[in-house]
Amino acid sequence: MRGGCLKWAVVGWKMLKWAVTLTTGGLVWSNSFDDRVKKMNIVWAVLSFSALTSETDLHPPPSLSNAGLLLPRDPKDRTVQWVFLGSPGVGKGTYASRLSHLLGVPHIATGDLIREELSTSGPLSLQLAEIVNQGKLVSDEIIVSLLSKRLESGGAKGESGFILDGFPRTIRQAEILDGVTEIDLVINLKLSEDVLVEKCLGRRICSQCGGNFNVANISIKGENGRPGIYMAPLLPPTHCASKLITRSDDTEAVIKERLRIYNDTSQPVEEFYRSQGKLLEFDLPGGIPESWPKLLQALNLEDHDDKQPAAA
Ligand SMILES: Nc1ncnc2c1ncn2[C@@H]1O[C@H](COP(=O)(O)OP(=O)(O)O)[C@@H](O)[C@H]1O
Repeated sequence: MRGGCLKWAVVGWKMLKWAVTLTTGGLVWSNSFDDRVKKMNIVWAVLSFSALTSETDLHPPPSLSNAGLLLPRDPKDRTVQWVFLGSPGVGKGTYASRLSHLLGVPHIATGDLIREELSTSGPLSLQLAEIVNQGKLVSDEIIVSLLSKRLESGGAKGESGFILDGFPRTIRQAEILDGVTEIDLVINLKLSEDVLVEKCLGRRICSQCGGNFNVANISIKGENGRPGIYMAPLLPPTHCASKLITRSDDTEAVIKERLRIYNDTSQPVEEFYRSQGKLLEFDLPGGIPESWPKLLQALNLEDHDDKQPAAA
């Protein structure tokens, strides 16, 4: 009985907030305010409305009205706004990080935002651990809220532009992003599934410096006209070697579930950007020494000073 009252009190509170949001959105609209702000208010209202139906979510709806998602649309007002798509283990983090150093824009990985949240002891962290350790996707509301906070704090530090890695992962996320800013380019990295599983199983992180390494030694012969692929391991320096840990979601069963979910959800996202003429498909020819120069060539970029560490 008490639980029921609490539930209805929460729903009532959310409805009130939703009504206020719609009213605010309407006021902003009638004042012919900036186009981005109008769309942001609509997105916030829609997300707030969907949060009304969620029994488990007792947190406020994601705050898309904050400064974080006030992103400039016009390319002349900002630096690059790129997105990396690709299956778990394909190397999005490595190449996104290298490009972010080269172009001087932040590399924002939603997986890292989740892991930061997991390292805290808040109630959200317990909820997230259960989802992530089953290889499932966290809700659009949670991920948008974490991304929004990250963009807001970056904006406060004067950051401009971004390379997103791991977002958007669903068509709804792609539409939310499209509603608040313009994406210039979407790079879709590809590798065959057998290589992806081996790469995920070989991933290691230094628990001290956070460096990413890979102990897998991949050598797959070409068959039926398909080229073979060779990827040397990315071994850690000696001071990291004794501190390596494996991500809790990099077990074979969880990797396979993540790949299955990725295959189920990625096509509409790819199609969304393909239809906008923004999708660059890139088949990785091998490890970093083979792939990095080819990726730069495909992007019409040059790296005269390639002093980046092998692992991102
Ligand atoms: N955009 C997103 N939407 C939903 N869940 C996400 C998103 N980004 C990351 N996650 C969650 O964080 C986990 C780790 O993400 P990530 O580090 O990008 O791993 P990977 O690409 O190797 O699966 C995912 O399995 C998922 O549970």
